[in-house]
Amino acid sequence: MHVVVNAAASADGKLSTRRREQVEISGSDDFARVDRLRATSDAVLVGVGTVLADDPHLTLDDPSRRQEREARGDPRNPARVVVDSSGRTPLDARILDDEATTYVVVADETTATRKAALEDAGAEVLVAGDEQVSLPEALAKLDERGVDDLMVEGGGEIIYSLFAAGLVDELSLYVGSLVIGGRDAPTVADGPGFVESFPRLSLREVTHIDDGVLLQYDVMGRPEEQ
Ligand SMILES: NC(=O)c1ccc[n+]([C@@H]2O[C@H](COP(=O)([O-])OP(=O)(O)OC[C@H]3O[C@@H](n4cnc5c(N)ncnc54)[C@H](O)[C@@H]3O)[C@@H](O)[C@H]2O)c1
Ligand SMILES: Nc1nc(=O)c(N)c(NC[C@H](O)[C@H](O)[C@H](O)COP(=O)(O)O)[nH]1
Repeated sequence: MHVVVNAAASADGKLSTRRREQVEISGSDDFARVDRLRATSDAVLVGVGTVLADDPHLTLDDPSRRQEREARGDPRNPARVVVDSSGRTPLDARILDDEATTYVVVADETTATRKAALEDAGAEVLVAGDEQVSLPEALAKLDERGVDDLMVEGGGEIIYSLFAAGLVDELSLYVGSLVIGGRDAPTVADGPGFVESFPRLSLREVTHIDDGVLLQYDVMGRPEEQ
């Protein structure tokens, strides 16, 4: 499986404000690029924090891209994936509508009642890990279901965990021309942070888009893993 993390950050590296409300960091050209990237992915993954904060839909905006996917025998939208250890995805979340297959990946501790409620609301529930979702197991289950190209759209906790597990192949980071600030505002990679061995990136391309810059990196891995 090939995993691309895509995120939009302010010049100071924040994904949103301390209130965790969505901020328009990029502009229309970058949103069109994100739509193109979604169109070439088999699934789009977010953490439940992003579902609770943004209630994203994660489908394709451009109808011609849906038609192109259908013409080549793919579902019209990529599948949607929520990493959600205890099944906190709201039953009326937009990602649970019938526009695409939605996998909610929970940990074993999630009750059977909650799993059944998520399934009734339209999710396909996958179990990976005991107390917290095990990302290697989750991605292996998605792989079994035909997900070869996975796009990750945040947020900061899930992005950190994917880097920590050595599961990221590429990072596409749009850096917008604004400062958000705030020690409690989410950044591109949160979690506990790395202290000795850091994932190393190789900068492949720099593109000026809207009023900001897109940085495209290949992930080289953490030093002891190379
Ligand atoms: N600018 C952007 O590109 C962008 C994209 C997505 C989200 N956001 C912003 O990011 C914020 C949400 O990010 P976040 O970091 O709070 O949430 P997140 O989306 O990273 O979800 C994190 C949650 O996932 C669950 N989880 C389950 N298994 C996990 C694991 N193995 N590792 C880590 N988490 C696991 C936990 O409940 C955790 O709290 C919001 O403010 C949203 O607006 C911005
Ligand atoms: N490219 C980009 N520029 C931004 O300025 C910004 N705030 C995001 N944020 C991404 C985040 O993942 C959003 O939740 C989804 O972009 C919402 O997706 P929908 O439109 O609901 O499908 N992404």
